[in-house]
Amino acid sequence: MNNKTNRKQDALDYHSKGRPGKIQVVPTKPTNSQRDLTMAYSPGVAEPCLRIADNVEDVYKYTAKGNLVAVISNGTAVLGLGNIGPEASKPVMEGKGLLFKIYADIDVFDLEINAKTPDEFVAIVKALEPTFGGINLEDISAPTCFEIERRLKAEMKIPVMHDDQHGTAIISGAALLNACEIQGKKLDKIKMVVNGAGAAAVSCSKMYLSLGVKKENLVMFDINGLLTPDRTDLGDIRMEFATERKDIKTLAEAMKGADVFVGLSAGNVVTPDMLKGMAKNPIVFAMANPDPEIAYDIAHNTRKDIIMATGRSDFPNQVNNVLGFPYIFRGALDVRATAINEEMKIAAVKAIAEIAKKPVPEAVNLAYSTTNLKFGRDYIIPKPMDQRLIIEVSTAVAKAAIDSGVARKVITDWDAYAEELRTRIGSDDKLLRNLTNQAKQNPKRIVFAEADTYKILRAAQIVKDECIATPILLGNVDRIKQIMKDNDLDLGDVQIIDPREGTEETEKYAQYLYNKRQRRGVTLFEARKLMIDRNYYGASMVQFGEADALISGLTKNYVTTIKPALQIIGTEEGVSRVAGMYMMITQKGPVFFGDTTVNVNPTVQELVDITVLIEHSVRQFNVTPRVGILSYSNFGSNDGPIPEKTREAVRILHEKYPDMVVDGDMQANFALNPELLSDNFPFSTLVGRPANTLIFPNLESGNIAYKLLQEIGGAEAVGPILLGLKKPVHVLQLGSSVREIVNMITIAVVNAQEKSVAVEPAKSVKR
Ligand SMILES: NC(=O)C1=CN([C@@H]2O[C@H](COP(=O)(O)OP(=O)(O)OC[C@H]3O[C@@H](n4cnc5c(N)ncnc54)[C@H](OP(=O)(O)O)[C@@H]3O)[C@@H](O)[C@H]2O)C=CC1
Ligand SMILES: CC(=O)C(=O)O
Ligand SMILES: [Mg+2]
Repeated sequence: MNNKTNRKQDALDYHSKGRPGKIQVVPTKPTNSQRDLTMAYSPGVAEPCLRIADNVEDVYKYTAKGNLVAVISNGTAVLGLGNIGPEASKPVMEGKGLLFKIYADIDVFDLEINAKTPDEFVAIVKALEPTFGGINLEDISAPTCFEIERRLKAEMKIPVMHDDQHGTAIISGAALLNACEIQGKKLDKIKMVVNGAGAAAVSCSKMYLSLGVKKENLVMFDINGLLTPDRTDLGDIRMEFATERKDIKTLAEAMKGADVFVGLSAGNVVTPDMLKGMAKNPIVFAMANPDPEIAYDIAHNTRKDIIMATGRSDFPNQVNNVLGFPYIFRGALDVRATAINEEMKIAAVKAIAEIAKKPVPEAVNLAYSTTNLKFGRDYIIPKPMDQRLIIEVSTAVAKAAIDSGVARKVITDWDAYAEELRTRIGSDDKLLRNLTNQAKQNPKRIVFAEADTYKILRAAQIVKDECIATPILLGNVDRIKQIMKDNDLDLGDVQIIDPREGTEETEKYAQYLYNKRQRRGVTLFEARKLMIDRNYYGASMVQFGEADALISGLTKNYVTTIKPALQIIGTEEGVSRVAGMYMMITQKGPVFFGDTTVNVNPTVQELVDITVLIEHSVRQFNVTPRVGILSYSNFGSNDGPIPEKTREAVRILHEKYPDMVVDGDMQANFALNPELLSDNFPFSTLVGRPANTLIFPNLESGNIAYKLLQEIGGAEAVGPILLGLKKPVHVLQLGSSVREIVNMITIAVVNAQEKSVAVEPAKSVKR
């Protein structure tokens, strides 16, 4: 099998393997008991029915209507595959449903209907109004689609949008604005050729005119050729785009000297020769799906000065309505808009265009396995996986709906709305965001021991750009500068120090180390030698206040990295050991895990010390700790070294720290499930709310638990946060990602800020 055949088979397998298709219906309420079912269905369900019967608006309160969109097609213009019928359109409609869900948390029923005439179609869709919060029409051929949409918009009170028309117009409008900016073209001067005169082409062209393109500069073709006033087969809507020009007949002639080509027709209808005839710095949007009017690579090989976009996800510049419809409907549903009007569409165009000009979040680079997405010829519009889209576009659409008077619900707290949008797509890393904001209020100097690696430099660039920290780089100066140059990084006048070269401070640091370790076998000669090691040098900088925190460990093992910090900085007053903690960002909020990095098999007293250290540190993140000390038993239900150790640690903690909310020995599910805990152990000090801090009885259980949660549970692990040192030093996990490093730097900055402001630990009582 060649590659193409392979891909076709893969696509068929993707759809047929396991449960056929791509979607399913998932209950959102508990259905575990008889009681649940009496509420979900008869008799309980009668109550919301009666409320809605009394007040029809209550349908939004008691049912899924407000978040439910119908994706409806009759299969007459499915992608560029033509009139293949409603059944054959179902994979596309299920796909649209999937995209609505993953990008904007909108639930979709896809409806493929046998309705060819506008009358049939309109009658069916109108009758569905009670069920849905919005109607997304899809892949209905022109000109029928125009009449269907016009009538439904006029006759329904929920938003109706034909995605191929307006979704495509919005995203390609945004792309056109940016492409013209990059190519130095003015919208009111560009000469444009549009191939296709169907649903998408007509609507996109109307959008371009409203953005400034001149009608006399736009020519349009359908399958029969150029649209001209003498044609009798066009109808009113297409006739609007008939040209008076007499000098052209064919597509090739029209392309000569054109600045922009827009294809919304069929695959492979444009030739390299046609591109060669276009003006300097041409813009080509070949948007037919699945095959563009001209293949991406061919276009690129033909013209080096081109901006080339297609509707496909496997090339740069995917101009596809997926960037629009999820967020447009999200905004419209959230203000219960009665329509999607011009104001809302223009707001979406501008929001999408603006996102592309801002620095690209690392998560997006990572999602697309690239390091340097930057506004330019290969990045004219945001990528579909960019989570800024939901925030920026839905907010812009919702605001425009309110301002233009079509909203039935008004949003006033836009910060809270942005928060709600983030939660919807599962990026509710609120704690992390708060920490970032806290870090920005008083950025600290962070010294990086491994600055000669791309990931550290990229993270340093991010924290510098976002004003989270001032980086100090340790390593070979030439090498660091070369990596920055190769990767287009610009850290301005960043301080770069090579400890191997020796500095004015080296002798001071060596003397200090010698004084501290001379009775532990370190000679002055050795101390001087150790100072060429970047971990020793970095820890000394922190000790002497020449940096506020040290970050290391990306390329070395934990012990090698932590040793210099322990020798030079040492542990906090009254703290006998260090411990490591992870902040796990889960769907249910942050949970702190410890000790996950340092103490292999702590004794009872060590477990007590670790708990006190972690409890104290959780407070520093403005979280009130509720600590579960974990075991495989619950409150004495099992014997064995681990239950006994954890039980004894809890006894000591209860006695010595009566204010600390801590309990155990307990299994993880009891610590995290308040109902389970109160039903079975109502005496526990943790009853009421779940634990947010979990102490593990040994290193293996802690390490295994956090990695499982990360890999299977989809939690983000922030850490390991090293606790117990006098000054902040943080040791990265071997091979951490840029995002993980940035998170760690943020924690280090907050940590450095906190070191100057003592946080009250849980009070101990004297025995
Ligand atoms: N990237 C994106 O986001 C989107 C891409 N599209 C793509 O755009 C294309 C059109 O979709 P849509 O408007 O919904 O469909 P329609 O059926 O409404 O329109 C298709 C149009 O293309 C014309 N056409 C077909 N073949 C040719 C050809 N060889 N030369 C010139 N014109 C031709 C048809 O002409 P005639 O009227 O004479 O039949 C018709 O005007 C599809 O490939 C679709 O996948 C659509 C929406 C979004
Ligand atoms: C993307 C889309 O909607 C289409 O090609 O029809
Ligand atoms: Mg479509």
